[in-house]
Amino acid sequence: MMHNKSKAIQDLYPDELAHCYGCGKNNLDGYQLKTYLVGDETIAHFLPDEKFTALPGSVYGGLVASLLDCHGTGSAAAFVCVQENINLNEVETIPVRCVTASLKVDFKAPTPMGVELKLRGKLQSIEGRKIWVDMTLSADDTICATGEILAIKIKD
Ligand SMILES: CCCCCCCC/C=C\CCCCCCCC(=O)SCCNC(=O)CCNC(=O)[C@H](O)C(C)(C)COP(=O)(O)OP(=O)(O)OC[C@H]1O[C@@H](n2cnc3c(N)ncnc32)[C@H](O)[C@@H]1OP(=O)(O)O
Repeated sequence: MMHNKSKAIQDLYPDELAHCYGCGKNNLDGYQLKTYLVGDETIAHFLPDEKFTALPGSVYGGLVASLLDCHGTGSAAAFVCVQENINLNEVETIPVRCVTASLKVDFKAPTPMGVELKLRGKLQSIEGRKIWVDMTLSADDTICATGEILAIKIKD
């Protein structure tokens, strides 16, 4: 799903850093999650393949966690750019790199198979190199999981 003309955060990672299984655009076997900055929040959509089944009809929790992981690091990088007045529509590659230090996932309801999942991210706070992002993962209008990530901005 496209959002305006803006590129996904992960499509702004330089080629040598675009191999992440969850979100690298150069990993053809991976999920290739795409996170978009929309206003003051981040959005991503993902339709899991049947092979990611937990119980019949529901999505495996490890996939839910990895979607939150990659949406979280992409969101963290985007929120740092906003704070540093970097316009993501005007750069070829994103000049901020974030990795996950900590990820908390709360599973609130079974995540249904066969429904496009929606991830949302909101900045909680930035303190030096530490960025906390709050997330939800929902199916239709049901929040199936919430997540909190602490991402660390990698030193230059
Ligand atoms: C896999 C590494 C890749 C490196 C490549 C970088 C380029 C990335 C570019 C594009 C991204 C594309 C890919 C997206 C990635 C998708 C998401 C993932 O799956 S990421 C993989 C899973 N994560 C890891 O493998 C991190 C392993 N951990 C580390 O490498 C280090 O621990 C790191 C970088 C997270 C922090 O190390 P420090 O040496 O830079 O910094 P310190 O001083 O230890 O921590 C900074 C602050 O954060 C706190 N902190 C660190 N870990 C914490 C934790 N678990 N809980 C609470 N606080 C923590 C510390 O207490 C410190 O706080 P105070 O500044 O003193 O206030």
